[in-house]
Amino acid sequence: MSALRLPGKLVAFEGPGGVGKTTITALVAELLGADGVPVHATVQPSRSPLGELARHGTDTYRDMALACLCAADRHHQLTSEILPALAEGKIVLCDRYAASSLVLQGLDDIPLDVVWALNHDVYRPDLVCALNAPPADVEQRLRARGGHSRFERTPGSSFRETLGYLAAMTFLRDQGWPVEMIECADDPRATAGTIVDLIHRIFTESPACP
Ligand SMILES: Nc1ncnc2c1ncn2[C@@H]1O[C@H](COP(=O)(O)OP(=O)(O)OP(=O)(O)O)[C@@H](O)[C@H]1O
Ligand SMILES: Cc1cn([C@H]2C[C@H](O)[C@@H](COP(=O)(O)O)O2)c(=O)[nH]c1=O
Repeated sequence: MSALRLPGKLVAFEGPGGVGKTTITALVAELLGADGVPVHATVQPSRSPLGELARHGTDTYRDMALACLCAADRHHQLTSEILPALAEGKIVLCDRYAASSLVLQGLDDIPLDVVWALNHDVYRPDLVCALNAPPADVEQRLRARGGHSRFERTPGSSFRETLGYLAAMTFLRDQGWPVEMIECADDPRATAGTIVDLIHRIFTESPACP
């Protein structure tokens, strides 16, 4: 699957829990939509039964079981939802993608090469937006909002995840994935605007990926 490039563009939003992935994905979708760009916004784990099992099951499923569940959901969602949208020429905005597995399953002590192998040949995004913010700020927001998962409910998760994403981004760059570090502003609209400018610039300058 990895050699195949489709007319649409896949943009992944990654970063520690609470950094603002969901907020910013929604704002970018809104802004691109207002520019008349055909957008499909989605999330991982997916909204399928398999995805919901992973999303709400982090207390029950751990280690290799959770790693396999998340990878299976990603492969299925690519086939059933993401690749068809890319084939139609849409910009697909994905709240979490493979880096989330490298980091979160890494926190369950699954070696990076094992997680990468489970994600074998997943579609390479056209852009990975690695959202970053001071971990102390993210931790504070997370505690105010409440953790969504076993990972986020563990004190100090923002610090561990921040380091994990920095390492994952280095790894993904080495695999040829296009990663942009995005320092999140206090106002998520400002960050979304920066990303929309980036998307217009990158995709207008190189409309087709080899
Ligand atoms: N730039 C920002 N500055 C301040 N607060 C923000 C910012 N972005 C998002 N928030 C707030 O922080 C909280 C977490 O945001 P959000 O749910 O978008 O993060 P997330 O990265 O998707 O989290 P998770 O990984 O848990 O799904 C929300 O209450 C949101 O309103
Ligand atoms: C994509 C992905 C997700 N998870 C887990 C972690 C959380 O429980 C949910 C995501 O929920 P959130 O609202 O986005 O925080 O799924 C995982 O363990 N591995 C993954 O690759």
